[in-house]
Amino acid sequence: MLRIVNINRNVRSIRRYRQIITVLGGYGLGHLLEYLNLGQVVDFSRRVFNRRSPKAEHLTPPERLRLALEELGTTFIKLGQLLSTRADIIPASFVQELAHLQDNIPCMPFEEIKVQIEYELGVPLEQRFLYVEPEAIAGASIAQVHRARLITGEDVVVKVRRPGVVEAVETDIDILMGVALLLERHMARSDIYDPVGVVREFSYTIRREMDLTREGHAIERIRDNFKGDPDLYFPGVYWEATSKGVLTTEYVDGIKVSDICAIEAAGLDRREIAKRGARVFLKMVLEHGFFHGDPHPGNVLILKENVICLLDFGMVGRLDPAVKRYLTDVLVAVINRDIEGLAYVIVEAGDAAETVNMQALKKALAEFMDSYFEIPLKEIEVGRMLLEFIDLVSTHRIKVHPDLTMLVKVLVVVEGMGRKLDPDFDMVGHLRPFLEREFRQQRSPGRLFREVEQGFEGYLTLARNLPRDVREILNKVNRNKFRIDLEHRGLDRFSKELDRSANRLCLSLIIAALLIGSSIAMQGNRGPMLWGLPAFAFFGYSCAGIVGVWWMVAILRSGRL
Ligand SMILES: Nc1ncnc2c1ncn2[C@@H]1O[C@H](COP(=O)(O)OP(=O)(O)OP(=O)(O)O)[C@@H](O)[C@H]1O
Repeated sequence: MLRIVNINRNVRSIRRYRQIITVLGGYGLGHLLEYLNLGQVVDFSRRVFNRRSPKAEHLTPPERLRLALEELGTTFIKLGQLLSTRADIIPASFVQELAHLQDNIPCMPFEEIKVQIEYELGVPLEQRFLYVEPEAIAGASIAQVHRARLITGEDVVVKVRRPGVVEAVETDIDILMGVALLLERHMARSDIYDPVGVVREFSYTIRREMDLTREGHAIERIRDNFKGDPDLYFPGVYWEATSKGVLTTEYVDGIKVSDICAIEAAGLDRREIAKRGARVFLKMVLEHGFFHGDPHPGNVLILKENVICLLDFGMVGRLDPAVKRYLTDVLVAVINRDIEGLAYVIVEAGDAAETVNMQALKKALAEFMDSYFEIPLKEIEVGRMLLEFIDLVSTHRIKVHPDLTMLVKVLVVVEGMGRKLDPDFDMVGHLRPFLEREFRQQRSPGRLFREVEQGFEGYLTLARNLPRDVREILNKVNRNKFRIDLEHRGLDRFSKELDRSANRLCLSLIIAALLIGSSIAMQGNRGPMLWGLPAFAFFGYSCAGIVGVWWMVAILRSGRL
């Protein structure tokens, strides 16, 4: 049974590989291949890759990539969306283009959706719903959304995972991991780009996004974080009509934040909404460290009295305290135009691939700061500035935490909405109280005391365990069981050379053994004779001669004397 499943999966993978190569080829993405330094690896498909189709003729490489990803469907659209948050690993022109990726996958017919809902909930549709509207109100790559009414009378929306999407995504993840491993082997600077890490992060995110119960839990977690806050509203989750493939939430009737005319017509206050939006978002990030990862205008509704309702928690971001601290320190240093402080923060917290050239880094930071010096603080677009900053840091081979890159993309979207609502929107002004509080907290005697206490606890644990650890090591040494695993970085490159030397040594020893053995046999003058010589000695000398001559010829030919 397992074998049949594997065979099916392999057949699916092969078909999908062909499809991917054809689609990328159709968009003439041979340039991408060159860029990734993969030319020699996929030589067999090079011709296909470089065949430029008329539809790609007038497009730029980023446009071609976006269209190819859209054509390849769910996984690649989601991968593109993830890459559009990774200004640290792909060029800015690609980041901008991929931000426009759209999942215009046609909605599934209602018959299939009905079967899927019944399969997921394990009961006929009528046992949970009075009706589900056959026409979807929205459709994206993973799921589509229908309005419905529960048998208890509540108006709801039902988000249904597309049938077959999990299997298709799993096949694509296998393929992507294969490509990432190839890239890791053949791409220059793979330590910075970390393709395997990117695919791992991506598969983790998309698998979570496909599990709709997680989305239900995320709504409830963020609602709990904002308990008692009158500025926000969250749709309720109906767990009895929810499973991994179906999410049922309360229907919320509001105005999309992008619909400025409707907001004004309803007598709502645009500036107040922008102010509340900034506060809510910064609170999620800088206080809770758990934030909505996809707040595009379609997912933000405005209700009566300027209350904001957030929808779609499929993608959430997390910011652990260390990254939060890094972000605060960077922002404080930038706002205070403190180049020394900024360089220190980067090197201290950044994951530098090799020794950082401080001189060059400081020069680049000074130029970066200069470009913002003229701009009044209230006009600075913090998200774009951070994008530039990430680009700068990555150029100096310092890794940036992926959480931070996602946050920056969200920040750009939130700022964009803020400016659309309020032309005088001042993100730095909104940030200031949060940064001051965070900065104070980080340096508060309580926090410092806790850190000292934690450090002290670490030393205590070390001191407590030291005698036992030392005893264990000594025991192993006494029993000759002490082993040290050394990793010889780069030695594998020389392993062929080592093998060859070892073979030569063995061959020399064999020839020497044959010569010595034959000489001894010669002295003995015993056993069968051949042309007046002991046959064993004759045989030994002949073998040594043939092997020796063959070996000499081989060495001379290889030119490695
Ligand atoms: N509880 C709700 N009340 C009212 N409308 C809703 C609700 N949930 C979703 N919608 C509408 O359906 C749209 C799609 O829902 P959602 O964003 O959750 O799905 P999605 O598949 O993740 O789509 P996308 O990836 O485009 O955001 C929303 O943008 C919104 O217009």
